[in-house]
Amino acid sequence: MRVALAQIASTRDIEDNLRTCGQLAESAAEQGAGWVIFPECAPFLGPDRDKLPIAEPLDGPQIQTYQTIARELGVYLTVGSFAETSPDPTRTFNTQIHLTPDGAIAAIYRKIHLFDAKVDGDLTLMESKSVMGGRELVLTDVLLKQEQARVGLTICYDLRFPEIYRELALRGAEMLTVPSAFTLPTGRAHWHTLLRARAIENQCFVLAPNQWGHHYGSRASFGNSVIYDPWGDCLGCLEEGNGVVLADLNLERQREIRQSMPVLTHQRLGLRAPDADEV
Ligand SMILES: O=C(O)CNC(=O)[C@H](CS)NC(=O)CCC(=O)C(=O)O
Repeated sequence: MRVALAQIASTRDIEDNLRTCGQLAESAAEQGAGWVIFPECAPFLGPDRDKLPIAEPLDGPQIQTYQTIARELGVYLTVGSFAETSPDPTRTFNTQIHLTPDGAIAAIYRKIHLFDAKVDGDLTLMESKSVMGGRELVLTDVLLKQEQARVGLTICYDLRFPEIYRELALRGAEMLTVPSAFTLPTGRAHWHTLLRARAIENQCFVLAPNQWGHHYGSRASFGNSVIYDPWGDCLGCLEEGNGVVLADLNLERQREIRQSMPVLTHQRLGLRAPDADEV
């Protein structure tokens, strides 16, 4: 199946971001992609204090726009994340939405791990102040040209927590989405290594569209939207600029890899310290 990652540099201008998303989705569909995945915060990327006022429920105008794009182009469309209103009036959810080609919402994943970290000298991000963490792992399906794949959904900083990827793989995931707004300094240091490890250890396709360029203040993202296959090979990467990364995902090759080296069945959990007389 042919998939596309869309790389953008989102700002506080929702209308402009949505227009760019529409153009990139159109370009991906013209090139034969049946599934287009956008980065974290595709419709809006701004400072914490600006998030709450633009937060919307699932049936708000932002998601409606993506539903229209999916329907018009007849593609699966994954909105990496948007600011969803939460039960806490002081915080939003950071929510990924998976849409089917008829525009229906097939899956909703709320980011679990929140990025509270000092990035470098002048940039500290405290995501938990403005975002309420999710508590559920979410899987969904893509069916393209009679090929079906099970997909596990994650977001950005989740990438640093391998246990949820293993859990998704054990629950049947063959592909993992990691839409991100990975920062420039941490991206340079860790992005490709972590993604490639998640792909190899779980024998999954890893689909990771990232924000790139400058957003506001000193906030910049690493770009390098990339697709790794279950062997760890890079199927396509866009270092910078708005654009799409296309790849044909070979599910048959994945089955061969999993058959010849069945790591997911070799896992040994619950090991105990040996008894004294066994040593
Ligand atoms: O805050 C927003 O508006 C949108 N959310 C994000 O951009 C999130 C939380 S600040 N970014 C990350 O998780 C980057 C993780 C990262 O860069 C790393 O793990 O190194």
